[in-house]
Amino acid sequence: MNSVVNQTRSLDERERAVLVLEDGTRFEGEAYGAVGSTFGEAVFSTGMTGYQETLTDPSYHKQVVVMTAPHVGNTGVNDDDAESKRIWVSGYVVRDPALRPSNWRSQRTLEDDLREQDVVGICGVDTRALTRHLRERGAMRVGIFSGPDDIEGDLVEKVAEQPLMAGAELASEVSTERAYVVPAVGDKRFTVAALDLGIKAMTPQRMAERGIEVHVLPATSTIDEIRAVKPDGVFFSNGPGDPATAPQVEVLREVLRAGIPFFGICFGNQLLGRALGFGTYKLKYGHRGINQPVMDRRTGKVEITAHNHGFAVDAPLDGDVEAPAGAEFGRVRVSHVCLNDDVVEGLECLDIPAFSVQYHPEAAAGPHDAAYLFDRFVELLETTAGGKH
Ligand SMILES: NC(=O)CC[C@H](N)C(=O)O
Repeated sequence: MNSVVNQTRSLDERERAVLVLEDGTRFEGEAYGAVGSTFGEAVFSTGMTGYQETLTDPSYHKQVVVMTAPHVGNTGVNDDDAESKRIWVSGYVVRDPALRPSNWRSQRTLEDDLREQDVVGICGVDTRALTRHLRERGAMRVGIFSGPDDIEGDLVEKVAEQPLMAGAELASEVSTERAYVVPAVGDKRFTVAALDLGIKAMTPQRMAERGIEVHVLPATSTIDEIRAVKPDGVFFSNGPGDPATAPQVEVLREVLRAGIPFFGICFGNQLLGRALGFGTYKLKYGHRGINQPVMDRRTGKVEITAHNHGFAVDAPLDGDVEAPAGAEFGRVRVSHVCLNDDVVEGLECLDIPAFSVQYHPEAAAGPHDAAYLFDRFVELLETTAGGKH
């Protein structure tokens, strides 16, 4: 049987590994995935399922992901659920890896993929204790070391030499090099230019299912390159790094000035915030998982949503405000808010056709509560179709 052939090594056959945080805290464990050393920002995800989608989400570039779910790898991996062509996390921390994956869709073990793609991980770590530590002290740099040579020397110093996530420009490192088209499913109704800042495969798919032909463009695209596809609307995707250093904000201002309908997700929400003149800031430890409660303030409905963000938009929660960047952008409203901590989860422009959310309506993985946002984008395209842009 497939699942027996794919059996993963048991804990006592593994190399010793150690996880070291920049504050000097150490967790001992065993090597999981590739053996070697790796660095990144330590963040935790509270998703009980969806590890394949998490690992392949380009927003996790340069992050070491800690899973709070104690058992990881149970359903193996397959060729259908990846959200991009490779694993992007820079390291992976699990408590108890499944020894035998069991699922009718499983094609390989998770550890096969981690090793093949040279992703260093660690298992046998009390990931809940590590999560509590990160929650109290905040996200910080981390290293994972396994293998006799890697584990030598002053490991805390090696971790402290690594670049910080604050100030990092990373979208250009994960974006597509060439533009490509995701065709509309059924009759084509609209054309959308989607800037790939780290886009997940399911996102253009959700638009295509609604009759949108999606032109996915590199992160470095200019306003002229965007205009060249004659878009009915523009979309900015999720992506890694600090929104404060993203050069795409200027391009987005041009889009908004031209009155082209705009929808942004996650990094795209942060860039809309900055284009409108709001600040962004780093959260203490961020939101990552598929079980985060958000309220849509337009309807009062609460959705359970998928999140992956370490930064957030600094905009006032009460009342509509003039966009700080200038009168040309009109009034703005915070449309969605996270019920755990009142973090801004969505923005809606009242005078220009633009809105965005901080979370992931494409829901890969995650509950589908927020799928209506793609319908809202279609409605925006319908009401502005034939406009002068
Ligand atoms: N998923 C995303 O788009 C993340 C956006 C940004 N890099 C953050 O961490 O907040």
